[in-house]
Amino acid sequence: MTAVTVRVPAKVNLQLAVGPAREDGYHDLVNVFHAVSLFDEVTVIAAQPCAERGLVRLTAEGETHGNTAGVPLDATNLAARAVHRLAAETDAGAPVDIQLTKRIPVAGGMAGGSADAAGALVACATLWGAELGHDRLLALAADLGSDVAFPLVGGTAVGTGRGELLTPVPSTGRYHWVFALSGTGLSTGAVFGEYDRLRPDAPEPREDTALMSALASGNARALGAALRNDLEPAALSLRPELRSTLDAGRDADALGVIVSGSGPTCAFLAEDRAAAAHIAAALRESGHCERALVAHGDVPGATVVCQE
Ligand SMILES: C[C@@](CO)(OP(=O)(O)O)[C@H](O)COP(=O)(O)OP(=O)(O)OC[C@H]1O[C@@H](n2ccc(N)nc2=O)[C@H](O)[C@@H]1O
Ligand SMILES: Nc1ncnc2c1ncn2[C@@H]1O[C@H](COP(=O)(O)OP(=O)(O)O)[C@@H](O)[C@H]1O
Repeated sequence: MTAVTVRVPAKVNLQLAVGPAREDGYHDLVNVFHAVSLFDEVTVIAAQPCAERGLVRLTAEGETHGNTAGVPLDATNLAARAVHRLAAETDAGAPVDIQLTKRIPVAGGMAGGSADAAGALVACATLWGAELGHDRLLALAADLGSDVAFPLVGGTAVGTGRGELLTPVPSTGRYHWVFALSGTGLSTGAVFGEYDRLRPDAPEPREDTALMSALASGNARALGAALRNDLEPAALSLRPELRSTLDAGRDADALGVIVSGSGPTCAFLAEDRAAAAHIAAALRESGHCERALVAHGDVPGATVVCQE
């Protein structure tokens, strides 16, 4: 085998309940992840070992919307970090070229970097024939970032701890979404910092039973009413113009309207595929977003789509 390509999904958070800051600077969460059909692709290609190059060389292209500004191409890229960690963990590492095809918005609150890390783990484990159990892979992912384990499993799942301890949620519905993208991202750390400023008395996070019953019944209207994101006021405080984006989706009769994770991407739940197309058109026409993309959820996690 000389090359492996893995397709890996973005996420939206259906509930993001955020507790007070912990001593390690992180926050305990109840984070209901939902994988949606905006995918990055991670290809790893076996490279000849030679003195001048290290373990990883990386390139990135943005296939659908020139989406690579802000993506580091050095060892700090999360996909490169994932490959280094996997090599250290398994002793199976050999030089690779990584090609990222970015479709998930960068620094958009949809976990694109985490998705690439998860994709790189699966692609390199496959290329190297590394016999890593599922639990070890999940632990390695969790160590790389709070959001990295989820795109390995996909679907819908509750993340506790700092978001990395996953329990799958059986989900019966197919949900139609619109994502309004911003031209510039928001830093996750800055949004949590603003949350601490706005909510110095944050309570311990709790799972929302209305959201869980909506997911169990597959009722999109109930799901729309139950969407909650504790980080939304912080994202709006740092980026007040997002209010107009959310209002434009509300005016187009979205069932639910929410900032995705730490933002600035805004997510709109639609009744069906036609309603999603209508909301996306209204958002584009409003001028209150850079782009509006239609997607559905949930979808599976990291999947090998090509091996040569
Ligand atoms: C907010 C969420 C919601 O799913 O995602 P995004 O909206 O960024 O995609 C996640 O919690 C982001 O996860 P991830 O992007 O992996 O964050 P990490 O690399 O682990 O941490 C980046 C920074 O975010 C803050 N952080 C993150 C997770 C957490 N539970 N508490 C935190 O306080 C910390 O300041 C940390 O230094
Ligand atoms: N593979 C990657 N793709 C995108 N961003 C990356 C990647 N690796 C590292 N980063 C860095 O991580 C930051 C957060 O990126 P991303 O995961 O796209 O957003 P978010 O944390 O909002 O979901 C970016 O601003 C960038 O500096």
